[in-house]
Amino acid sequence: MFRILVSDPISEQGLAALYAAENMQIDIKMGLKEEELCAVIGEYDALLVRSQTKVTAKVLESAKRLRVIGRAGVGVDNIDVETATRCGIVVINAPDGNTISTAEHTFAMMMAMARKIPQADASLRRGEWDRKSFVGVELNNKILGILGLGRIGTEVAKRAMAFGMRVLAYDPFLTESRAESLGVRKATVDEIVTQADFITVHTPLTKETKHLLSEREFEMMKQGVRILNCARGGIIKESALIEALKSGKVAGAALDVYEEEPLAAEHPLRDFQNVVLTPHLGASTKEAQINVAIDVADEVAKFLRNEPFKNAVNLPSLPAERMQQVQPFLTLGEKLGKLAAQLLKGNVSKLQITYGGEVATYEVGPITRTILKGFLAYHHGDEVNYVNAPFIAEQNGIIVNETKTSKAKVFTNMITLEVESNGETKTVTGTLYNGFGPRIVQINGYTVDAAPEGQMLITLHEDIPGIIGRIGTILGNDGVNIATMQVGRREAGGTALMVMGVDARVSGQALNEIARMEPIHSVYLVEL
Ligand SMILES: NC(=O)C1=CN([C@@H]2O[C@H](COP(=O)(O)OP(=O)(O)OC[C@H]3O[C@@H](n4cnc5c(N)ncnc54)[C@H](O)[C@@H]3O)[C@@H](O)[C@H]2O)C=CC1
Ligand SMILES: O=C(O)C(=O)COP(=O)(O)O
Repeated sequence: MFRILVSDPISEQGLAALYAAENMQIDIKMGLKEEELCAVIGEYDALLVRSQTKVTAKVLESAKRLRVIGRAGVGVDNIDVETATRCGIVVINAPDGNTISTAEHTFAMMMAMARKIPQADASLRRGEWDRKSFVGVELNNKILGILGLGRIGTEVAKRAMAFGMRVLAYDPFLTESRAESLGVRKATVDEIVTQADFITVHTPLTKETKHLLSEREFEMMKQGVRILNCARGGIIKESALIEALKSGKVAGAALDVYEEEPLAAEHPLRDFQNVVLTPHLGASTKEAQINVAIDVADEVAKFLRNEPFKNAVNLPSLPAERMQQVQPFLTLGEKLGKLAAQLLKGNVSKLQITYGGEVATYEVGPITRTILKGFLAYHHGDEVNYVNAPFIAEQNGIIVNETKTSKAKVFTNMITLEVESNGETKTVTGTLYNGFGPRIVQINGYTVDAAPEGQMLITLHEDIPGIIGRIGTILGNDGVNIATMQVGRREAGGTALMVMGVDARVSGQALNEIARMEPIHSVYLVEL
């Protein structure tokens, strides 16, 4: 039974699939303070939030059972994603469901600000009939500057063009050809702040975007510019905006988000007549709330059931068809990692992963993660998973290198893991045979062909008659049945590597007996 805690208002209609599932138990506990959340979070496998719940490091450290956090929306700045990653907790968001609602809200805010609709409405409600005070401006022919041309920024741009606005956009990922196909002009931040009549921000809040519009930018803006923020408080420096409103540089602002939420009752922004404020309502439509809840519930359920899911914030996300390509290699990767970990004692400094043949044409990030997971879990136990494996490797000073080559010897695909430790290198190579699944095809340069499963006894020994028979006898006396056997050598009479699949655990005594045999150079008991 998976236990799921919902700690923010999330559409019940969207959660229906979770309620209907047999093995999911959903508890709704809203408005929990940090201490209260810490006290209960230990009981849950999944946590579903919007933007109110602050998922802090303290909460995550109390979340011993938690495997996934689902964010019914886009922004994850209320979640300590770095700590979640370190704890091996997947963070999944629902990035598509509220795009239109937020773009429409931005547009509604722009029009409300341009035509002073909230102010005129308030005046009428006071019993007045004042037509002089609410003269507005047209959007037609005005320049709209958009900072952040992602999902929402793009939808805002389309609507603005329909209203006759000229759009300048800045986004580090905006190419000339995309700008051209959207009908916007690619510009720098400085060009936008100096030329635009309206400026709207649609970026996430990051170290780079914090105070993207600050004193310097307000200084450069046109007299009478109008400013919008329906993305995140803090992208625009509030104190600088307030000064620019006071000086008259900024003729109007429309804000949905704030540096501190909820906005303080006495906050100076509440005093400006030319500022339109909403309490973080961008995603608050029936449609968006159903969409994001359905999306996040579906993704979290898939994650808990070990089915492929796509919107993880702290994992590489691949489109379904590309994930399908790499999926069969994930088991092979994990087995290669596990095998290499058991062949090598001591501090590992470097893992070199080479992808050869067809697999080299795929997006191999997920395979690399499973290799790391397999390798590191041998030493670090259950704390290592697919999410935190790269982090744990880095924390342990292990350099991880990926290379790709079109060559794969006689195979269609080949993955080689080379592990360096104290000047010693061990190499394991695997492939995926159509219909036969993962196979180990080389260990330290010796060719073998073994299914990486269960207990395996691996010996490096002199290639002389009688060795295999003697090992067989020791195992027989130990009551261990040999299931499969493979011997690889470079040349006759040199050294040979033997891989035996065994049906039961070989005792320490039998292992010592084999290790003590004169022609045996090394012996490993490996569990895959
Ligand atoms: N007010 C509300 O209720 C809502 C607010 N949001 C917020 O809106 C923002 C945008 O959301 P989406 O469009 O869905 O995200 P998105 O990820 O599709 O777009 C964000 C864009 O910002 C760009 N960007 C990143 N750093 C930048 C920089 N330094 N300068 C310029 N552009 C930069 C990215 O390249 C990306 O194209 C997010 O902060 C999100 O949390 C989203 C939904 C509802
Ligand atoms: O999706 C986002 O980023 C939002 O800001 C929406 O926040 P909310 O879910 O309405 O608290």
